[in-house]
Amino acid sequence: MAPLVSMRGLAVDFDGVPALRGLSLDIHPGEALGMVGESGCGKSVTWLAALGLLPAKARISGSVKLGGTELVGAPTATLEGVRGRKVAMIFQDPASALNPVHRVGKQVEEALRLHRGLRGGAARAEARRLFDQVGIPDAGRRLDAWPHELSGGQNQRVMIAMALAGQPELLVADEPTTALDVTIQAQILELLDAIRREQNMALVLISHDLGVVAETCDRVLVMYTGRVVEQAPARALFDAPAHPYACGLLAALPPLEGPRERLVAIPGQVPDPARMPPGCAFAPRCPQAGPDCDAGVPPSHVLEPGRVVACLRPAYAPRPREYAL
Ligand SMILES: Nc1ncnc2c1ncn2[C@@H]1O[C@H](COP(=O)(O)OP(=O)(O)OP(=O)(O)O)[C@@H](O)[C@H]1O
Repeated sequence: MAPLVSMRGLAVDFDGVPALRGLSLDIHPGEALGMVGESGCGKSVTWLAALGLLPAKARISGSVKLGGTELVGAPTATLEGVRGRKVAMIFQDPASALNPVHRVGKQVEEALRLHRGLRGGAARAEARRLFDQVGIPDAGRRLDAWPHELSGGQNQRVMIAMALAGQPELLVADEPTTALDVTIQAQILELLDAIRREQNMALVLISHDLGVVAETCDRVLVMYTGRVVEQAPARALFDAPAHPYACGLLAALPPLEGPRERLVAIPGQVPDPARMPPGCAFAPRCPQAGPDCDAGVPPSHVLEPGRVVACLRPAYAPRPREYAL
């Protein structure tokens, strides 16, 4: 199956300071991909760069192909045809993404006009169908609500309805549940997962929380200082992370069951992107680092099928293959 998105060596810097250092990935139709990592590791910049939404001072190189169309350096008209129609994004804080002076239904109708040319009664009927689809109760009445009259979870559902208005092939959800309380978080993740399955829409879920992506995604990229340090199937990563940074993220999660244990924070700070260590960027915080880790950026290697790790001393080694005698 041809990938929907194919990125090769995508790199971004701002005033000479690198934010993303050569990201390569494929996303297939209907796939759920998670991107995790601490604040500033380049998760959002990846998609803002792909969609041409970064300020002019950003220097972008590499390639992002969407269904064969190159997006890096593409004319504005090409990018406008992609944004909202082929690729939609939702963000962390629905309250600031919605316009406070327009009723929520009107905002969805506007997205329908822009992306699908629907107007009047047809736009209203489709907005109502979308509200039903995203689980907003009493959809007909709620179309006339103002953003401040709805809860955070309901406003995030409105944002998802707006994102679905253009019938995208890929939805990028950037920390979609971070501003919501825990029970609502789970409902929004279930909703995104259900829509992905119903519509065979690909989903990229950006989060700093490995637990959130492990629940929802097939595959996970763990990012650190603008690079992918581990890429693995979600379950495998959760059961046995290989990169010491992924191990640290997992150890920082509260256990779901059993006695409450002390959470283990990753020591130290993410390095300043303008003053990166000479070798592995994680080495100064890594319990397994040795002198060789400072010699150069560790190359990515395949640990086992589907699992790629950029580390000289991964914590997890694949089981030896069993050979039939
Ligand atoms: N407009 C900008 N101007 C200058 N630097 C920027 C800009 N946008 C992002 N950056 C820098 O790019 C780097 C990556 O940022 P990005 O927002 O992608 O991180 P992130 O992993 O999504 O983190 P967060 O969860 O905080 O959004 C950071 O060092 C950030 O400071």
